[in-house]
Amino acid sequence: MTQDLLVSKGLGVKYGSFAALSDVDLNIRPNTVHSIIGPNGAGKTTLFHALTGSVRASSGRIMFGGQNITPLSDDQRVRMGLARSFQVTSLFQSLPVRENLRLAAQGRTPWQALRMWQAAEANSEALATADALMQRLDLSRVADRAAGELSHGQQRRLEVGMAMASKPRLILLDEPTSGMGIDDIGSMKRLIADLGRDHTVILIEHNMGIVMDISDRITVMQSGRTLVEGTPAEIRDNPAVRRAYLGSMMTGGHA
Ligand SMILES: Nc1ncnc2c1ncn2[C@@H]1O[C@H](COP(=O)(O)OP(=O)(O)OP(=O)(O)O)[C@@H](O)[C@H]1O
Repeated sequence: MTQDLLVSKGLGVKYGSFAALSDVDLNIRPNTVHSIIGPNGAGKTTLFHALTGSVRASSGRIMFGGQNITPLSDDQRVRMGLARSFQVTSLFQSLPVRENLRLAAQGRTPWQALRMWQAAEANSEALATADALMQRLDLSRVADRAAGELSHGQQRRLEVGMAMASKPRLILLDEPTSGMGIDDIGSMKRLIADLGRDHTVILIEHNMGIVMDISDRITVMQSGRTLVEGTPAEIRDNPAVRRAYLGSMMTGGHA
Protein backbone atom coordinates (compact mmCIF):
# COMPACT_ATOMS: atom_id res chain seq x y z
CA MET A 1 0.00 0.00 0.00
CA THR A 2 1.21 3.52 -0.78
CA GLN A 3 2.65 5.39 2.19
CA ASP A 4 0.59 8.33 3.44
CA LEU A 5 2.18 11.65 2.49
CA LEU A 6 1.17 13.41 5.69
CA VAL A 7 0.18 11.92 9.01
CA SER A 8 -0.76 13.60 12.27
CA LYS A 9 -1.05 11.67 15.51
CA GLY A 10 -2.71 13.10 18.61
CA LEU A 11 -2.19 16.64 17.34
CA GLY A 12 -3.18 19.38 19.76
CA VAL A 13 -2.94 23.19 19.78
CA LYS A 14 -3.62 25.49 22.70
CA TYR A 15 -4.24 29.23 22.60
CA GLY A 16 -3.41 30.07 26.23
CA SER A 17 -5.47 27.60 28.23
CA PHE A 18 -8.02 27.09 25.41
CA ALA A 19 -7.61 23.82 23.49
CA ALA A 20 -8.44 24.80 19.90
CA LEU A 21 -7.31 21.39 18.61
CA SER A 22 -7.24 18.10 20.51
CA ASP A 23 -6.03 14.65 19.59
CA VAL A 24 -6.34 15.02 15.81
CA ASP A 25 -5.26 12.01 13.74
CA LEU A 26 -4.98 12.62 10.01
CA ASN A 27 -3.84 10.35 7.20
CA ILE A 28 -3.41 12.07 3.85
CA ARG A 29 -2.82 9.76 0.90
CA PRO A 30 -0.66 11.00 -1.97
CA ASN A 31 -2.36 12.28 -5.14
CA THR A 32 -5.71 12.88 -3.52
CA VAL A 33 -7.92 15.83 -2.60
CA HIS A 34 -8.61 15.54 1.14
CA SER A 35 -11.13 18.06 2.47
CA ILE A 36 -11.45 19.31 6.03
CA ILE A 37 -14.96 20.45 6.88
CA GLY A 38 -16.82 21.42 10.03
CA PRO A 39 -18.92 24.20 11.55
CA ASN A 40 -17.45 27.64 12.28
CA GLY A 41 -14.88 27.47 15.07
CA ALA A 42 -14.33 23.70 14.62
CA GLY A 43 -10.55 24.19 14.37
CA LYS A 44 -9.99 23.85 10.61
CA THR A 45 -7.78 26.93 10.24
CA THR A 46 -5.92 26.09 13.43
CA LEU A 47 -5.21 22.64 11.96
CA PHE A 48 -3.75 24.31 8.83
CA HIS A 49 -1.62 26.59 11.03
CA ALA A 50 -0.30 23.55 12.91
CA LEU A 51 0.45 21.58 9.73
CA THR A 52 2.27 24.48 8.06
CA GLY A 53 4.15 25.40 11.23
CA SER A 54 2.69 28.86 11.76
CA VAL A 55 1.52 27.73 15.21
CA ARG A 56 3.33 25.24 17.45
CA ALA A 57 1.70 21.94 18.30
CA SER A 58 1.21 21.68 22.05
CA SER A 59 0.96 17.91 21.74
CA GLY A 60 1.25 15.16 19.15
CA ARG A 61 3.33 14.63 16.07
CA ILE A 62 3.25 15.49 12.34
CA MET A 63 4.99 13.27 9.79
CA PHE A 64 5.54 14.44 6.20
CA GLY A 65 7.01 12.08 3.60
CA GLY A 66 8.01 9.77 6.45
CA GLN A 67 9.90 12.49 8.39
CA ASN A 68 8.92 14.01 11.71
CA ILE A 69 8.39 17.71 10.91
CA THR A 70 6.86 18.68 14.27
CA PRO A 71 9.93 20.66 15.43
CA LEU A 72 10.53 22.33 12.05
CA SER A 73 9.77 25.99 11.24
CA ASP A 74 7.27 27.01 8.59
CA ASP A 75 10.12 27.92 6.19
CA GLN A 76 11.73 24.51 6.64
CA ARG A 77 8.40 22.82 5.92
CA VAL A 78 7.97 24.89 2.74
CA ARG A 79 11.42 23.80 1.60
CA MET A 80 10.39 20.17 2.12
CA GLY A 81 7.48 20.66 -0.27
CA LEU A 82 4.56 21.65 1.93
CA ALA A 83 2.95 24.79 0.51
CA ARG A 84 0.01 26.89 1.58
CA SER A 85 -1.82 29.08 -0.93
CA PHE A 86 -0.91 32.73 -0.53
CA GLN A 87 -3.65 35.19 0.33
CA VAL A 88 -4.58 37.99 -2.11
CA THR A 89 -2.92 40.40 0.30
CA SER A 90 0.46 38.72 -0.19
CA LEU A 91 0.47 38.98 -3.98
CA PHE A 92 2.75 41.71 -5.30
CA GLN A 93 -0.16 43.93 -6.31
CA SER A 94 1.72 46.31 -8.58
CA LEU A 95 3.74 43.62 -10.39
CA PRO A 96 2.49 41.78 -13.48
CA VAL A 97 1.06 38.29 -13.13
CA ARG A 98 4.09 36.74 -14.88
CA GLU A 99 6.50 38.48 -12.46
CA ASN A 100 4.53 37.32 -9.43
CA LEU A 101 4.78 33.73 -10.63
CA ARG A 102 8.40 34.05 -11.69
CA LEU A 103 9.40 35.35 -8.25
CA ALA A 104 7.44 32.58 -6.56
CA ALA A 105 9.22 30.03 -8.79
CA GLN A 106 12.59 31.57 -7.84
CA GLY A 107 12.17 31.45 -4.09
CA ARG A 108 10.08 29.30 -1.88
CA THR A 109 8.36 32.20 -0.09
CA PRO A 110 7.59 35.78 -1.21
CA TRP A 111 10.33 37.07 1.09
CA GLN A 112 12.98 34.73 -0.22
CA ALA A 113 11.79 35.56 -3.71
CA LEU A 114 12.22 39.26 -3.02
CA ARG A 115 15.79 38.71 -1.85
CA MET A 116 16.51 36.92 -5.10
CA TRP A 117 15.21 39.83 -7.16
CA GLN A 118 18.57 40.57 -8.78
CA ALA A 119 19.46 37.00 -9.62
CA ALA A 120 15.99 36.48 -11.04
CA GLU A 121 16.77 38.65 -14.07
CA ALA A 122 18.21 35.91 -16.20
CA ASN A 123 16.38 32.93 -14.89
CA SER A 124 14.74 31.34 -17.87
CA GLU A 125 13.67 28.25 -15.95
CA ALA A 126 11.56 30.36 -13.58
CA LEU A 127 10.02 32.14 -16.56
CA ALA A 128 9.18 28.82 -18.19
CA THR A 129 7.51 27.70 -14.94
CA ALA A 130 5.56 30.98 -14.80
CA ASP A 131 4.38 30.59 -18.40
CA ALA A 132 3.31 26.98 -17.88
CA LEU A 133 1.41 27.96 -14.73
CA MET A 134 -0.36 30.83 -16.49
CA GLN A 135 -1.60 28.41 -19.13
CA ARG A 136 -2.82 25.96 -16.54
CA LEU A 137 -4.51 28.74 -14.53
CA ASP A 138 -6.05 30.34 -17.61
CA LEU A 139 -4.15 33.57 -16.86
CA SER A 140 -2.05 33.85 -20.05
CA ARG A 141 -4.30 36.60 -21.41
CA VAL A 142 -3.51 38.78 -18.38
CA ALA A 143 0.21 37.88 -18.10
CA ASP A 144 1.32 41.52 -18.28
CA ARG A 145 -1.42 43.00 -16.12
CA ALA A 146 -0.66 44.04 -12.53
CA ALA A 147 -1.96 41.47 -10.04
CA GLY A 148 -3.95 44.21 -8.29
CA GLU A 149 -5.93 44.87 -11.48
CA LEU A 150 -7.19 41.30 -11.89
CA SER A 151 -10.73 40.21 -11.13
CA HIS A 152 -11.30 38.53 -7.77
CA GLY A 153 -11.50 35.09 -9.39
CA GLN A 154 -8.27 35.64 -11.32
CA GLN A 155 -6.50 36.82 -8.15
CA ARG A 156 -7.59 33.71 -6.31
CA ARG A 157 -6.30 31.50 -9.13
CA LEU A 158 -3.02 33.42 -9.02
CA GLU A 159 -2.75 32.72 -5.28
CA VAL A 160 -3.00 29.00 -5.99
CA GLY A 161 -0.43 29.41 -8.78
CA MET A 162 1.97 31.10 -6.36
CA ALA A 163 1.79 28.01 -4.16
CA MET A 164 2.24 25.70 -7.16
CA ALA A 165 5.29 27.60 -8.40
CA SER A 166 7.57 25.97 -5.84
CA LYS A 167 6.45 22.56 -7.20
CA PRO A 168 5.30 21.34 -3.78
CA ARG A 169 4.28 17.79 -2.96
CA LEU A 170 1.39 18.99 -0.79
CA ILE A 171 -0.74 22.13 -1.21
CA LEU A 172 -3.04 23.39 1.53
CA LEU A 173 -5.90 25.54 0.26
CA ASP A 174 -7.98 27.57 2.72
CA GLU A 175 -11.37 28.44 1.22
CA PRO A 176 -10.06 29.07 -2.30
CA THR A 177 -13.56 29.84 -3.65
CA SER A 178 -14.61 32.37 -1.00
CA GLY A 179 -16.17 35.48 -2.52
CA MET A 180 -16.17 34.00 -6.03
CA GLY A 181 -18.89 34.21 -8.66
CA ILE A 182 -20.39 31.07 -10.15
CA ASP A 183 -18.21 31.03 -13.30
CA ASP A 184 -14.98 31.42 -11.33
CA ILE A 185 -16.08 28.70 -8.90
CA GLY A 186 -16.36 26.21 -11.78
CA SER A 187 -12.82 26.81 -13.01
CA MET A 188 -11.36 26.77 -9.48
CA LYS A 189 -13.14 23.49 -8.80
CA ARG A 190 -11.61 21.93 -11.92
CA LEU A 191 -8.18 23.30 -11.01
CA ILE A 192 -8.27 21.81 -7.49
CA ALA A 193 -9.48 18.42 -8.74
CA ASP A 194 -6.66 18.49 -11.28
CA LEU A 195 -4.09 19.43 -8.60
CA GLY A 196 -5.16 16.40 -6.61
CA ARG A 197 -3.92 14.19 -9.44
CA ASP A 198 -0.34 15.46 -9.85
CA HIS A 199 0.12 16.96 -6.37
CA THR A 200 -1.76 16.29 -3.12
CA VAL A 201 -4.31 18.78 -1.81
CA ILE A 202 -5.72 19.44 1.66
CA LEU A 203 -8.72 21.69 1.24
CA ILE A 204 -10.80 23.75 3.67
CA GLU A 205 -14.02 24.58 1.87
CA HIS A 206 -17.48 25.63 3.00
CA ASN A 207 -19.16 24.97 -0.35
CA MET A 208 -20.45 21.42 0.13
CA GLY A 209 -21.24 21.01 -3.57
CA ILE A 210 -17.53 21.37 -4.35
CA VAL A 211 -16.40 19.24 -1.41
CA MET A 212 -18.71 16.36 -2.34
CA ASP A 213 -17.78 16.52 -6.04
CA ILE A 214 -13.98 16.64 -5.90
CA SER A 215 -12.85 15.11 -2.58
CA ASP A 216 -11.36 11.65 -2.38
CA ARG A 217 -11.57 11.72 1.43
CA ILE A 218 -13.22 14.09 3.90
CA THR A 219 -12.40 14.71 7.56
CA VAL A 220 -15.20 16.32 9.57
CA MET A 221 -14.15 18.37 12.58
CA GLN A 222 -16.18 19.59 15.53
CA SER A 223 -15.01 21.47 18.62
CA GLY A 224 -11.33 20.96 17.79
CA ARG A 225 -11.65 17.21 17.32
CA THR A 226 -12.10 14.79 14.44
CA LEU A 227 -15.72 13.71 14.28
CA VAL A 228 -15.42 11.26 11.39
CA GLU A 229 -13.36 10.57 8.25
CA GLY A 230 -14.47 8.91 5.05
CA THR A 231 -15.43 9.12 1.39
CA PRO A 232 -17.97 11.77 0.30
CA ALA A 233 -20.74 9.14 0.22
CA GLU A 234 -19.86 7.90 3.73
CA ILE A 235 -19.79 11.46 5.08
CA ARG A 236 -23.07 12.43 3.42
CA ASP A 237 -24.84 9.44 4.99
CA ASN A 238 -23.24 9.65 8.45
CA PRO A 239 -25.82 10.38 11.18
CA ALA A 240 -23.28 12.11 13.48
CA VAL A 241 -22.29 14.46 10.65
CA ARG A 242 -25.91 15.23 9.90
CA ARG A 243 -26.49 15.99 13.58
CA ALA A 244 -23.39 18.23 13.73
CA TYR A 245 -24.65 20.29 10.83
CA LEU A 246 -28.36 19.96 11.66
CA GLY A 247 -28.76 18.85 8.06
CA SER A 248 -28.08 22.30 6.67
CA MET A 249 -24.65 21.91 5.13
CA MET A 250 -25.13 18.51 3.60
CA THR A 251 -27.62 19.57 0.98
CA GLY A 252 -25.10 21.50 -1.14
CA GLY A 253 -24.48 25.20 -1.75
CA HIS A 254 -22.82 27.47 0.79
CA ALA A 255 -22.86 26.97 4.53
N1 LIG B 1 -5.27 33.30 17.94
C1 LIG B 1 -6.28 32.77 18.65
N2 LIG B 1 -6.36 32.97 19.98
C2 LIG B 1 -7.36 32.41 20.72
N3 LIG B 1 -8.35 31.63 20.20
C3 LIG B 1 -8.32 31.41 18.88
C4 LIG B 1 -7.30 31.96 18.03
N4 LIG B 1 -7.54 31.56 16.75
C5 LIG B 1 -8.66 30.81 16.80
N5 LIG B 1 -9.12 30.73 18.07
C6 LIG B 1 -10.31 29.94 18.52
O1 LIG B 1 -10.03 28.57 18.21
C7 LIG B 1 -11.22 27.92 17.76
C8 LIG B 1 -10.98 27.32 16.39
O2 LIG B 1 -10.83 28.39 15.45
P1 LIG B 1 -10.50 28.14 13.92
O3 LIG B 1 -10.32 29.47 13.28
O4 LIG B 1 -9.39 27.16 13.81
O5 LIG B 1 -11.86 27.46 13.42
P2 LIG B 1 -12.38 27.22 11.94
O6 LIG B 1 -12.96 25.85 11.93
O7 LIG B 1 -11.32 27.53 10.96
O8 LIG B 1 -13.56 28.30 11.83
P3 LIG B 1 -14.14 29.08 10.54
O9 LIG B 1 -14.89 28.07 9.73
O10 LIG B 1 -15.09 30.07 11.18
O11 LIG B 1 -12.99 29.71 9.84
C9 LIG B 1 -12.33 28.97 17.79
O12 LIG B 1 -13.04 28.83 19.00
C10 LIG B 1 -11.57 30.28 17.77
O13 LIG B 1 -12.31 31.29 18.43
